[in-house]
Amino acid sequence: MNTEKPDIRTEEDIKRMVDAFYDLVNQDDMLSPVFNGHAHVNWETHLPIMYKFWSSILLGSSTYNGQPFPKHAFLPVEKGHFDRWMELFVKNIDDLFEGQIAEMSKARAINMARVFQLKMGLIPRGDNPFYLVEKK
Ligand code: HEM
Repeated sequence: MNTEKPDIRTEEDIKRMVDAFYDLVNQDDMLSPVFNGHAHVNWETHLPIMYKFWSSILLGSSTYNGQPFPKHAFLPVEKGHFDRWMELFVKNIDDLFEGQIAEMSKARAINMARVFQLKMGLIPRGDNPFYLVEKK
């Protein structure tokens, strides 16, 4: 049996990754109320933005030109929401993909989640100048 998973290489892969991730988010008791209850996210418009965001980061397409942080600054979330978001993100990538770009997607997501949490005052800044680099 061939159990090899592909890496993230095409726009189709990005779409598959994003769609599957937000399926998990929508089924999640902690995150779904934030997206669907509080923010009333319109998925028809949000998902294409996320395709552009991830394809710009992972495939270098330069199609995303938004500013992610302001959309998060006043969300009713705690560190636990970010921990869950990351848990689902990593699970989704590991379920579907394998390879360098798959690894990069997790590293970039972890770094951005940490930057958001620092800006929101949800985690302490600490003294280590390398705080943005996640150690295993
Ligand atoms: C607790 C975790 C998170 C929650 C609850 C959350 C929730 C949201 C919500 C409600 C929106 C607005 C959607 C809309 O405009 O309808 C959004 C947008 C977005 N989020 Fe998150 N998010 C989280 C973490 C993250 C992380 C870690 C990243 C980056 C890796 C990220 C990237 C984005 C981007 C790129 C957008 C689109 C911004 C734009 O409109 O240009 N989010 N998120």
